[in-house]
Amino acid sequence: MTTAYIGLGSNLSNPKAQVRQAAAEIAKIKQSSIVSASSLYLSKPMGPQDQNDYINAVLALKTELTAIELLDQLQAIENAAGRVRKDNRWGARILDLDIILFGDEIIENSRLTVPHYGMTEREFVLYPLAEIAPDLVLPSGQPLKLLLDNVNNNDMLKQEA
Ligand SMILES: CC1(C)Nc2nc(N)[nH]c(=O)c2N=C1O
Repeated sequence: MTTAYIGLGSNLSNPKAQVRQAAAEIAKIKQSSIVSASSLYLSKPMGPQDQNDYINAVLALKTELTAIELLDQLQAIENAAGRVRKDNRWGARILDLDIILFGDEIIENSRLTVPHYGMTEREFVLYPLAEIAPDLVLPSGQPLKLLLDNVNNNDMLKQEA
């Protein structure tokens, strides 16, 4: 059994509903169960500013699946939400589901990089992650608390439940 941390993000088509619906779909993934969920956060876009603010959250998922099997399940949920992979890399998206961490595994292949390459400087990943796993230590040995000290929360707004 592995604990995976999944980042959820949306800034199109009613982002709060998209993120909530995605969490409900993730709860149905076989051989897996959600053990905790962060609040939803309203965050300014990283990258091109000519797009809407995002709603972000992080879930902790205990799973028997491999990282690639989990990725397949997450991409199926993104596709069902209407995510078209042609979305430009830094543009607006209906739904983004990223594997931030997969236990202590370090994964680097054509489909998957874990820990997520951008997590250490993304407040919209670090703050929700710290809300549900404040004592987390990354596979590199870095305590999450230390990463947080170096990342401004960039006026992120925690949404009431
Ligand atoms: C375009 C890029 C990098 N910017 C983002 N910016 C924010 N605030 N949240 C995201 O989830 C997000 N996702 C992305 O993919």
